[in-house]
Amino acid sequence: MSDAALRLSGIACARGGRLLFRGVDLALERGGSALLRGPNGVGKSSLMRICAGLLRPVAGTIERRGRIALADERLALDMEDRLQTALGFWARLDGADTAALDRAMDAMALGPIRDIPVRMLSTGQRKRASLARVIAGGAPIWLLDEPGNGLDDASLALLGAAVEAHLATGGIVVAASHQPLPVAAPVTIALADYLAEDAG
Ligand SMILES: Nc1ncnc2c1ncn2[C@@H]1O[C@H](COP(=O)(O)OP(=O)(O)OP(=O)(O)O)[C@@H](O)[C@H]1O
Repeated sequence: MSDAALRLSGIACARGGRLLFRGVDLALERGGSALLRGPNGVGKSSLMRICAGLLRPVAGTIERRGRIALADERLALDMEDRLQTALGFWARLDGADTAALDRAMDAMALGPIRDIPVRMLSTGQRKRASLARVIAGGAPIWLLDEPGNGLDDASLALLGAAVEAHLATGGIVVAASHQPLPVAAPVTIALADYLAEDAG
C-alpha cells in the first residue's frame, strides 16, 4: 500500500441535470483520511461514487493510485448465501486468501454468525458484513459511505480499530458520515461550503 494516493482537483458534480457542488479538492497519500460532512442531499454519496470511478464529474480531475473498495448502502452480498460463503465469493474475486477473510470477519466480530443467511442479518450485522468485505479485499483505498449507520458502540469501536489499522499500514480512508470518523485528525470536507450557486 506504500504508494496509494487519491487526488481530486476542482471536482464538480451534477445529478439529474442539477449542479450540486463544485471546486472540491482533496489530496490523500498513504495513511491519509478524509471525512465528508453535510446535510442530506448535499452530494456526499455522489462524491464517493466519483472517487470510486462510478460517476463522472462534470468538471475537475481525479487521480487514483491503488485499488478502491466501496462500502455503501448497497450490501452487494448474496441474500440467500450463508454470510461466510457470501463474503468468500468477494474474497476470491479480490484475490484474498482464506486467512485474510477470517481476519476480516474477526475484525468485525462476525464469527458467531458466519452460518446465518445474509437475508436474516440485522441492520448492524449487515453493515459489519459490508465492512468485512472491504477489509478482506485488501484494497488500499477504502471509500466508506456512512460506515457507522446502525452500529452499536461496540461495533463502532471495531470500525475505529479497523480504520486505524488500515491507516497504520499505509491505507487511505474516505468516509461520508454524520458521525465523527473514528480516527485522529482526518481532513474534513464540509460539502455545504462547495454548493453550486444554482443548487438551492
Ligand atoms: N441518479 C440520480 N438522478 C438524479 N438525481 C440524483 C440521483 N442520485 C442522486 N440524486 C440527487 O442528488 C442529490 C445528492 O444525493 P446524494 O445521495 O449524493 O446526497 P447525500 O449527501 O449522500 O445525502 P444523504 O445524507 O441523504 O445520504 C440529491 O438531491 C439526490 O436526490
